[in-house]
Amino acid sequence: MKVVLSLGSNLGRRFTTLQGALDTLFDAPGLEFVKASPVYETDPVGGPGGQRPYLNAIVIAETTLEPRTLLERALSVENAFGRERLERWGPRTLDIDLIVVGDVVSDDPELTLPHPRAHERAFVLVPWAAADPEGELPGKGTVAGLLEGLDRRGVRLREDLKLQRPD
Ligand SMILES: Nc1ncnc2c1ncn2[C@@H]1O[C@H](COP(=O)(O)OP(=O)(O)OP(=O)(O)O)[C@@H](O)[C@H]1O
Ligand SMILES: Nc1nc2c(c(=O)[nH]1)N=C(CO)CN2
Repeated sequence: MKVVLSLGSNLGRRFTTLQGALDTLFDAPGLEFVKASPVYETDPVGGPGGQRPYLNAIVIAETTLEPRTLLERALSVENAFGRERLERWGPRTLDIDLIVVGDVVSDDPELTLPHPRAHERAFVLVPWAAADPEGELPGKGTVAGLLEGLDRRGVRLREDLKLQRPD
């Protein structure tokens, strides 16, 4: 199954954290790296004011794992990179969201698929469109189509930062 993951960081050494998270995510069997998007600097959406901008990227992978197992891996990588859950949408060293897992549809609050806010988030759709121009959000449409209606001003390409294929 194809998997689309969103990585974000707005605390600490943001780019080092994203690259470390990428390496750690793919450090166990069952998840094969396909592609990482460019890195974008993005204005924080939601949460308390005065937060630093995020670095965001999208990662595309193939998996044989169950969605739950993937979520557990994502949460454990967040914890390994010092994620603390203090307030909703508050600043974080690392955020990993499962955007799409194959054609799985779930409204379980523990794991909602596709991610319930992905279709309205330019910080997800802009990098995703760059990595996969044919991308689709099941039930919502193509990434390119969803982007048409969105304000992308808060999402800026960081040409100086490039994620390396996980080692
Ligand atoms: N598609 C999903 N990807 C990641 N976590 C999910 C998903 N659907 C539900 N969750 C649940 O959301 C919980 C809270 O996640 P988190 O604190 O990272 O939310 P958030 O990233 O702050 O906000 P948002 O959900 O708007 O991205 C996780 O523990 C997880 O169980
Ligand atoms: N710019 C930006 N804003 C956010 C982000 C994020 O990754 N980037 N993640 C959030 C919760 O998942 C809430 N707000």
